[in-house]
Amino acid sequence: MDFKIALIRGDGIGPEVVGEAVKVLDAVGERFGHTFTYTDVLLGGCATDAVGKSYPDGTAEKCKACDAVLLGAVGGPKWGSDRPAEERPETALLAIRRDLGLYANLRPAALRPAMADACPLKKETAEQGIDLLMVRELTGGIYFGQREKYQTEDRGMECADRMAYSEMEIERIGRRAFELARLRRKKVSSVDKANVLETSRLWRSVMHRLAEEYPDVAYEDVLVDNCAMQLVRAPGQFDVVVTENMFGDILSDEASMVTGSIGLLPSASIGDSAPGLYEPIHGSAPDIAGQDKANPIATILSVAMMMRYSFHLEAEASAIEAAVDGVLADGWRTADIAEAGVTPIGTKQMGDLICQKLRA
Ligand SMILES: NC(=O)C1=CN([C@@H]2O[C@H](COP(=O)(O)OP(=O)(O)OC[C@H]3O[C@@H](n4cnc5c(N)ncnc54)[C@H](O)[C@@H]3O)[C@@H](O)[C@H]2O)C=CC1
Ligand SMILES: CC(C)CC(=O)C(=O)O
Ligand SMILES: [Mg+2]
Repeated sequence: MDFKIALIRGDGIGPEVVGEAVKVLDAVGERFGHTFTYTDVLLGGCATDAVGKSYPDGTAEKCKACDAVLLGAVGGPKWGSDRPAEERPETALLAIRRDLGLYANLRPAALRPAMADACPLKKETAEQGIDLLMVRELTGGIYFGQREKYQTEDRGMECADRMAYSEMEIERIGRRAFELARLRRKKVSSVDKANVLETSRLWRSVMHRLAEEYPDVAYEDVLVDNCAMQLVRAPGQFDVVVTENMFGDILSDEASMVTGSIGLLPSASIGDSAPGLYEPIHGSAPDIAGQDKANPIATILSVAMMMRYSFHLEAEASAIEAAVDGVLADGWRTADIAEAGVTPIGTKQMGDLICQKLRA
């Protein structure tokens, strides 16, 4: 089959990790008889440098002309918060998510078989296994609310960020979570701050209504601060964790470290229509950019999610995951996951080894 993929390489390590993911796509194409054709789409700090704004006109249309989007990462100190909003990479990232209607961000955090030793938790905790799916609401909440900045008479500058959620927004992400739980271990943990926030009280009431529609799925409410603690104490208790935008952003970075490294965790952002967008959960890692040090596995596993969720190619998705697990089982490690005494390999070698496994 033929598939068109938009590539948003982005900034920092983005182009490096996307480069390795493209090699993997080509290897999958060879092995399974598919043709992937690529359209480069400029977005982020690199777009600001090239055309003066981080989200050039026509970006969403270019993506919509493709079957799926692969994104590396955007951002960096060069395009910091002193820049006007239209020049900041993060503005573009939020805009593309909004314009493609990508309200559901699936962030699986699993302790891969060969990575048990990389789990920083107690041995007994790691032995219980970690395999959770964070379902993060992606186009609402505080990241999309009105921003205010004004001078007060007696307290200096004051800023406000509005957090709003509608029943519709909560219901559609909640439904996704329950449907996904039915395909897994049939448990949903809904994370909120209903003891304080009005948005969370609405969130909780909608989730309770949905829980009645899915009696076969176990349901619990978890306050976000407790969830942060439970992720370190006993992450094996979680199956599907559904939460709002900012809580999911923060908790998924935390979950990544529990399973080894942020360099390992992929994500899929999907809406009600194509294309889906696939990206690692990490950012542009300016501290290691351009040094062949970035772990490309998060982006490569995002390609596996693309196969599964956008193209319904389960064998191809599983083959990528098996190749990653095979390379890790052989003991190869990039710097972020190398234990003391292990010589790390670079971004490109990790990509090459995964392609070799795929072709074997
Ligand atoms: N989706 C996106 O494009 C995202 C963009 N960002 C942006 O990225 C920039 C940097 O943000 P940070 O807070 O530093 O977060 P970050 O995720 O880029 O980096 C945090 C730490 O993790 C390490 N790291 C990240 N990815 C790695 C990989 N693949 N392999 C090995 N180590 C890795 C970095 O070296 C750094 O020490 C900011 O401008 C931020 O806004 C942040 C998160 C997501
Ligand atoms: C601009 C931020 C919301 C990006 C981020 O940290 C993420 O999506 O994980
Ligand atoms: Mg984040």
